[in-house]
Amino acid sequence: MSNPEPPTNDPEADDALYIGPIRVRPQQRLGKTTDRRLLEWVDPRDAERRAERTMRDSWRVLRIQSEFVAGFDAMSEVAEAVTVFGSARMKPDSPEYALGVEVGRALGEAGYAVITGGGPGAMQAANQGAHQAGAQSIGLNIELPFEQTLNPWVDLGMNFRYFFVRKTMFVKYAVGFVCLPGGLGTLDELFEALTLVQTKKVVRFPIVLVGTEFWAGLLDWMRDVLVARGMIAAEDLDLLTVVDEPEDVVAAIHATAVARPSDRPSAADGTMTR
Ligand SMILES: C/C(=C\CNc1ncnc2c1ncn2[C@@H]1O[C@H](COP(=O)(O)O)[C@@H](O)[C@H]1O)CO
Repeated sequence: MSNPEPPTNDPEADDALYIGPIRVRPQQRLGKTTDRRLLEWVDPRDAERRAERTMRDSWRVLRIQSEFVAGFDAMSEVAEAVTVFGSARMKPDSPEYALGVEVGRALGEAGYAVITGGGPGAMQAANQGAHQAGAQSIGLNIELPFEQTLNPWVDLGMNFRYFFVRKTMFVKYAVGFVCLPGGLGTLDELFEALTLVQTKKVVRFPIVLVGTEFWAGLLDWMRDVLVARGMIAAEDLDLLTVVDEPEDVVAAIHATAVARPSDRPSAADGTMTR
């Protein structure tokens, strides 16, 4: 087994905020994230601010474009990957974190690269398991209004300015999603995936929820309210698989995913695993 200690982190990174790929020291900070500036409301009656917005937004398109280009370049060698979501607040000494590590490890041992949001908690747990299994451990971080670095178990990492660019990468390079217990961010990622599958924007895309007890209330509500009131079809619930064991996560991904690592002709074909 590989070294259980995380790879050494940059000791000077503690106070580092990343604006996209750029590291900014506290005294240089503008106070607003790129997403917030993009989404900020401008009073259309204020002609000067409107004109300013028009000019800024046109330039912004180039920055968005360049973020897609950088993301596509960084991810182009990734083979079969599974994206793992889950709470940023999960404590490293909790049973949920230990399960997250085992999920990342099981996916890694099955030959999948593991993609996460690159942050702390469940993301770090899944990256740790993948790294320790010798699989590719990928972290796609997001610019936040407070200091944040990639967790130390990420081998291939990127920092995004734009939420929607990062979300594209989560889906585009994965053959399935796994959701560990989480809060609003995890629910957002889960429901976006469900919508993409329901509307057939992606096909043969397993979505696996880990933790029957944690997810039971949500699933009950979806059945008792959403299905009962005709807001979703009963079959939509079949898009979700709920499991408790790491090996069942792998089995559920294998059962539906468009490709498995074992389908790969040979490791000598240049396809990157780590
Ligand atoms: C709140 C804390 C850290 C925030 N850091 C994050 N870094 C990267 N990705 C994140 C972060 N917070 C949320 N995400 C994304 O949403 C999911 C988790 O959200 P939840 O609300 O905690 O469930 C996760 O999958 C990420 O993609 C603590 O220091």
